[in-house]
Amino acid sequence: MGERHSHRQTAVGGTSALTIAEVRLTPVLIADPPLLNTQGVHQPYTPRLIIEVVTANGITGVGETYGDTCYLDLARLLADALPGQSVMHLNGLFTLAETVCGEPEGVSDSVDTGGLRGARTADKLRLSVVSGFEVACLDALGKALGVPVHALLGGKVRDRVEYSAYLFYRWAEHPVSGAPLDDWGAALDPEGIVAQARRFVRDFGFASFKLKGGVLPPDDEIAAIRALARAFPGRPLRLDPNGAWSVETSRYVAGQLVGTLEYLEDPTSGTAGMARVAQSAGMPLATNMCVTTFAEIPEAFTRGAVQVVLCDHHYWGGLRRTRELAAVCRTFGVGLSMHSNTHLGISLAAMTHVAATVPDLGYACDSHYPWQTEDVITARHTFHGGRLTVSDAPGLGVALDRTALKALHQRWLDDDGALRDRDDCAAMRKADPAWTTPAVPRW
Ligand SMILES: O=C([O-])C(=O)C[C@H](O)[C@@H](O)C(=O)[O-]
Ligand SMILES: [Mg+2]
Repeated sequence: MGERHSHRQTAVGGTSALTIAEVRLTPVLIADPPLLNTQGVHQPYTPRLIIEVVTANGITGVGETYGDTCYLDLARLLADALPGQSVMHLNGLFTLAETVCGEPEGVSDSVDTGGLRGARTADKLRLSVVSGFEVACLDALGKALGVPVHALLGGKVRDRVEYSAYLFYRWAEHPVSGAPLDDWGAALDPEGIVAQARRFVRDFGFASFKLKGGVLPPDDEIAAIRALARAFPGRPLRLDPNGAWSVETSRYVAGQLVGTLEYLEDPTSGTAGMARVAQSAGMPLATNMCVTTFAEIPEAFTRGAVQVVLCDHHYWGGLRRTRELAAVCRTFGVGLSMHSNTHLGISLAAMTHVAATVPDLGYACDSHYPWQTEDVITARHTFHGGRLTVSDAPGLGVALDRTALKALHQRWLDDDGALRDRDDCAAMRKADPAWTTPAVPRW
């Protein structure tokens, strides 16, 4: 199953036992509901990549990252180069990746169509790939030493990590036949969003809520936030239109919701616009779009453009780089939260381990996990009171479900290529053939 990148290995004693003998890459397509965002709608299936590193003494570490072709191409280059390296040499992963990955084609400063993660650059693509390998190496190392990944990061400072309910406007069904179904129903107005939030509370115990905005005109989204505030008095609320609004619109929405939101996430696109909104927003502005690399920090922090950065270990190059980001944020008095994108249980385990080690993670983390019905691990994570217990088992504390992995990989193999690259605009065109990538700002 998947693709094997291996190395003839004889020595299996001492630290050479931790030499990587084989890397396995398994791209998968996982079911995803029709969640709406400013670009369009999620495809019925979304790509992820499962990475396995196998050491000379037979320990397998697992990692997960984006599975689109542009990531997979780089992952193959790194997987080819990795056998013979040690799972301990985590710093070396970055230099190795810089050497072997080169400058991928097709990168630009245009906004990423699928991930809504700001400008797409070679650095970001490479680091998102390295992150999956770093997590796999940490998992293998933890298993070899008999310690959890959080211990390899210096130890947990909390036993449970709090997550936030990630609310989406959504359709009841995908606009294509044969797509996976769920029983959440549509949510296209304040009542629908409140009903969705109630189910998140009932099933998972979440105590705070983030609404994905940029879908409906701003006044409609303001009404949805107000409805949530009435339904859940005093609970933290966030709104994230992924940069869909002008500076003026962002100021208007902030004015309407001051005192109601704990933060407003990426109201407008770009650091300059965020800085202008921040001057009068009356609440913290958060981002996972204008600060997603270290190079973007100086301008954003010195201009006061953002007060909260949403870390995401996939973006930042792994768990240890996420901790470096936390240190920079601490230095500048900028808050830290956590971002997510459609992901499986391996990534959720990695998110939980790193979140457990960062003392100043002051906000409940985002996770798409409740929307995912499929997984590649044997025991799915379960939220209690909106929290996940931090695993103390060796490594990440998850085990691969090889039957599930094989089935989800087969789906990827069977796909004609239409779904292998997430494209929310293309998915929207199935319902609205005239749909094109919305101009920014949309409102
Ligand atoms: O906080 C965010 O910007 C996200 O979670 C980005 C995601 O791509 C989200 O918009 C989604 O899943 O549609
Ligand atoms: Mg966001």
